[in-house]
This record gives sequence, C-alpha cells and structure tokens, in this order.
Amino acid sequence: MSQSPILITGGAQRLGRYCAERLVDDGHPVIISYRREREELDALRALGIRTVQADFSSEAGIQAFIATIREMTPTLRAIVHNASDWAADGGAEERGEMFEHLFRVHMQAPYLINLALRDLLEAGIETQADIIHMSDFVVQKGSRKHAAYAASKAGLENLTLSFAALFAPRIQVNTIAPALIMLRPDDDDDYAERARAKSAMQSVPGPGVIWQALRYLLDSPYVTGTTLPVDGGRHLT
Ligand SMILES: NC(=O)C1=CN([C@@H]2O[C@H](COP(=O)(O)OP(=O)(O)OC[C@H]3O[C@@H](n4cnc5c(N)ncnc54)[C@H](OP(=O)(O)O)[C@@H]3O)[C@@H](O)[C@H]2O)C=CC1
Ligand SMILES: Nc1nc2c(c(=O)[nH]1)N=C([C@H](O)[C@@H](O)CO)CN2
Repeated sequence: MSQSPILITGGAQRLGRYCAERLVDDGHPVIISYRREREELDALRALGIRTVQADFSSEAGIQAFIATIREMTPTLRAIVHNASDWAADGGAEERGEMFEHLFRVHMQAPYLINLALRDLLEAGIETQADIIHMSDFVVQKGSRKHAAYAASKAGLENLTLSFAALFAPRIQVNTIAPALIMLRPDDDDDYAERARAKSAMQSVPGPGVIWQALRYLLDSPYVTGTTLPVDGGRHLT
C-alpha cells in the first residue's frame, strides 16, 4: 500500500519548496499549496509533487482548499503549515485589514485545516502522524514594525499547545520557530550584515537547517506540544 502524502502549504518557493524536494528525495508523496501560478511550479510537478492553488486570505479560500485536499487523498502522513505573509504593520488606512489578513493566513487557516483534515491524518497507514506549524523567533520578543505578524505567529504557537493535547496520541503537533534563515531578494548588503549580527552564530544558514528540524519531528515518535527553535542563538544577543 502506498504511503500517505505529506502536505506543505506555501511550498512553491524558499523553505517550503526546499523541504518538499527533500521529502520527495526521502520517498514521500508530497502535495503543496501555492497562491500564484508560475513557471517554477513545473519543476516541482516534474518531481511528482501535486500542486493545489489556494489563497488563505479569506475563509472561503481556506474552505475551498480543504475541499480540494479531501478530493485528492483519503489519508495524510503530515501537514506542514508553512504558508505565510511577512507583512509590515502599515499605515492607519490599511493596518486593520492587514491584521485580519495575517490572522487568517497564520491562524485561521491552520486552525480550520487541522480540524477539518484530522480524520485524514488519523486514517494514515503509517503509525505516526504529524502537524508542524512554522512560526518565528519574533514571537519571543515582538516586533516594532511587524507587530501584527508577530502576534499572529504567537497565536499559531498557542494553537500548537491546544491541538497537541486534543489530537494526542494519534497525531503529534509541534512548532518550528526559525530566526533569519534566508534573506529576501530585495534585502541589501547592509540589511544582511545587520541581520547576521543579530544571532550568536552570526550566519544566515539557508533552508537546510529547517529541513533537519522537520525531519527530526517527522522521525520522532515521542515529541509533541513543543516549539523547536532554529534561530542561531538569537535570544543570546
Ligand atoms: N525565511 C526566513 O528567514 C524565515 C521564515 N520564517 C517562517 O518560515 C516559513 C517559510 O518562510 P519563507 O520560505 O521565507 O516563506 P515565504 O515568504 O517565501 O512564503 C511562503 C509561501 O507562502 C505563500 N503565501 C503567502 N500568503 C499566502 C496566502 N494568503 N494564501 C496562501 N499562501 C500564501 C506564498 O505563496 P505564493 O508565493 O504562491 O504567493 C509563499 O510561496 C514561513 O512561515 C515564515 O514565516 C520564520 C522566520 C524566518
Ligand atoms: N513569510 C515569511 N516570514 C518571514 C520571512 C520571510 O521571508 N517570509 N523572513 C523573516 C526574516 O527573519 C526577516 O529578517 C526578513 O528577512 C521572518 N519571517
């Protein structure tokens, strides 16, 4: 009998894409969600990764995604809630809508998807099932310019505790909390230098360290309700 697929939301680029490709290397069937169609998706499809278009900025979009996943597979091995919008707080005109947007993407989507797809995780042929929430070190300290983003990620981390208790022992639920892992295309050298200096390790490691954390959680049968920091000692500086 074939393995149950692993679902990664926001898997078209950067950390999510890297982990999707490593999961395929390890023999897992993978489904990813993406918001914007683009050429890079064809390379993932060529690896056998199934792709689902989804926009989590509305409840209707979240519910449509859930319905599509239920049509695609009767079981799931794991769900990785990676989709995220790193948006600043913005001005008076847009900050209310931005807060609601980030709440939907970082909290409402994982909340509704986990509850709606719980039975697919429980029906998996594997003995273990996992939910992993991608959070952010910034939950520990807040942010002057990304307060809504940080608050929505804090809410996501709290959902880890609730779902870990509710879904045990069949499903393990954990958080991975990165600090700077990858720079963005528009980050200049000055930003990169300042960003490196923020962690004790003084590096920008790339997505491999997130893959290591994800592989550890998927392989460990006795870890749930935790937050795994992957932050280079960001709290030490
Ligand atoms: N990169 C880093 O250094 C750090 C990352 N993290 C966290 O790790 C995770 C991965 O980070 P990274 O790879 O940089 O993430 P990205 O910023 O590249 O975003 C990942 C994906 O999320 C999707 N997405 C954004 N908004 C929506 C939406 N409204 N509905 C559906 N999908 C959406 C995007 O899809 P599309 O491209 O198709 O629009 C994008 O491909 C995130 O949760 C992030 O918060 C935390 C700390 C540091
Ligand atoms: N969805 C995202 N969240 C975050 C990102 C990102 O690129 N996408 N990046 C960070 C970095 O730590 C920040 O320093 C910007 O590069 C935080 N969250």
